[in-house]
Amino acid sequence: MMSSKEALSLMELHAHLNGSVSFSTIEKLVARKPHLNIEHGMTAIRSGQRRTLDEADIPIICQRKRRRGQRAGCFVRTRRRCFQVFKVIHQLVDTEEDILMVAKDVIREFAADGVKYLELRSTPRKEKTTGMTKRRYVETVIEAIRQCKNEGVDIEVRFLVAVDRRNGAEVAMETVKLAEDFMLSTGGLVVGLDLSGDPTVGHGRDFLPALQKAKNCGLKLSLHLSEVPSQADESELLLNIPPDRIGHGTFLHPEVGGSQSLVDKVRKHNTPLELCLTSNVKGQTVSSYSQHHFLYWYQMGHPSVICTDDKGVFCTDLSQEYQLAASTFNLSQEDMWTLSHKAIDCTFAPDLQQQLHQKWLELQPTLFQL
Ligand SMILES: CNc1ncnc2c1ncn2[C@@H]1O[C@H](COP(=O)(O)O)[C@@H](O)[C@H]1O
Ligand SMILES: [Zn+2]
Repeated sequence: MMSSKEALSLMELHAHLNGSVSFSTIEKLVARKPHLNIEHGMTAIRSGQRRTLDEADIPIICQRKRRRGQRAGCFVRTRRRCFQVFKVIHQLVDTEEDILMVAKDVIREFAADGVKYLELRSTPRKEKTTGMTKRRYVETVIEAIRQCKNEGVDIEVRFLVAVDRRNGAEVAMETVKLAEDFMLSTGGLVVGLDLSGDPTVGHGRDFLPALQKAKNCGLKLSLHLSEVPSQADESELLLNIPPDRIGHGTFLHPEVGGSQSLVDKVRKHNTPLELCLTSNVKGQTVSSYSQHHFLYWYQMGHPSVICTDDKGVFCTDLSQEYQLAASTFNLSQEDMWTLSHKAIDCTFAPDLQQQLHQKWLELQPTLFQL
């Protein structure tokens, strides 16, 4: 019998592979590497844990500021805590076998949640100790996608190669070359490039040549933009490329310290936004679900796609994010269907769009019966 979730039809366009690792996969990885002494509390941020996380590790001066209601002083440190979590997960995922298991588990979990089309993104990593190369890293993810397809998992998966801003311009350029090679050799499974990583590190101008090159060779661009308040200049610059989609865009609009000029650029190109509610609330760039910028863009009728970002780290899944959006912003079942349906036009796989539209129409009567 079909479970209610299998009857859903969802589109996931913003999911970082290592941020999407579930509790059960973490347990398997921990069993493979007991010497690391990693517990699950170190790889995920559970509900209500947001404060514990940031209070556990911040200096007294920062806590005082917090009590006086000055959030900004704590901001950078809290974000960095998020990025510490990825370092722990990377320690657990450092061989080709790990990557294969993680990618297959993540794909199956998205499918079980009702996701019919998934764009995964991940930063190729070289691990000296295990002999994993960046090329093998990407090949292994592609292998996982192919194996899931052969096993009949009901989901289409495409891959974006990610550039971590922490690694600088030179590595970014190498990553673009790698992505281009794979775009040409995988028959369309690698569709684009992502710019991500700790937004407080580096400046987007350094990545312009690499991003331009990616765009020129036919890779689609999804860029994390204005994820923190201090990035308006960077966003002005990167929006001129222009990107094909924007990750987060939390601080683009004037009400939160962005500008009308940024909003105008996004609207001029009709650039879709990938919006991740729980990620932003737990990462403390947004103070509560009701304050999320989803409403700003949704009310404007701008293409906005609900995504998970890191379902493992933030203990969520895509159907839950839709439910949260529905309960917070009073969306009907039909509104949710329309949201997920419109996401089809925002994918980087135009060859699949017709087939997905067809699927949505067929499944419409059974959708969102949670
Ligand atoms: C919370 N918001 C976020 N903002 C920016 N970058 C993020 C992110 N969440 C994840 N990443 C990026 O994805 C990597 C983990 O997956 P992969 O090892 O690439 O599969 C992180 O190291 C970071 O570079
Ligand atoms: Zn992200």
